[in-house]
Amino acid sequence: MPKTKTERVTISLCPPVDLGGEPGWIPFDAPSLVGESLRFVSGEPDGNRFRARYYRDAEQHLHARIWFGPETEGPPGHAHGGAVAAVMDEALGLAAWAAGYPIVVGNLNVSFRNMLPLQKVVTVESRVISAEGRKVMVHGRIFSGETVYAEAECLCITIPGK
Ligand SMILES: CCCCCCCCCCCCCCCC(=O)SCCNC(=O)CCNC(=O)[C@H](O)C(C)(C)COP(=O)(O)OP(=O)(O)OC[C@H]1O[C@@H](n2cnc3c(N)ncnc32)[C@H](O)[C@@H]1OP(=O)(O)O
Repeated sequence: MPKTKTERVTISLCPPVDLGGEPGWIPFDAPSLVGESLRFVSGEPDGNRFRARYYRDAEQHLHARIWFGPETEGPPGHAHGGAVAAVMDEALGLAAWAAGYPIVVGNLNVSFRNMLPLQKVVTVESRVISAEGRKVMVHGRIFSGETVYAEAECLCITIPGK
């Protein structure tokens, strides 16, 4: 019977990054609102995929500081479009929850405006634009300084009984 060899894989973690917010932003505790299920984007705060921290401003709008790590790579040295969409899905869906709407995302339309370099901290800003019946529209963008990396329109649908 062949012997199995145990391979030891060493994963080196990228150094810590500064995900601090702007003056006046209050840290937002997403798990206390929606539970611990948001692991895809937010689940490994020290990992090499995404690092994310959420905040609310004085007007209660949700913001996020997001670091796209090497494991989000798509085009060489830049974030995969799906990684950008995943961040939009989570952040804009969460913005609706934070505004009091228990939703899932029904439709997400992402425009990729500029290639997003890996290992860069960027900001997501969001606005709940409208709420009619079960439909809640949230807009958002990912940017750093003057550069907009992506914009999104997110149609959220409230879940009955939540
Ligand atoms: C059990 C879960 C507990 C969760 C508790 C914790 C959650 C914690 C979340 C944390 C924050 C979120 C962050 C992650 C956000 C995601 O990633 S959610 C995951 C991705 N999304 C999904 O998997 C959703 C899958 N889709 C569905 O479940 C169902 O299609 C929906 C969206 C609930 C709608 O189904 P439905 O309840 O049967 O409602 P339906 O009658 O089809 O539609 C209602 C209305 O919305 C419109 N509509 C529905 N979908 C669309 C669409 N795609 N385009 C245009 N209009 C649409 C309909 O036309 C209809 O309009 P009216 O006729 O009323 O004018």
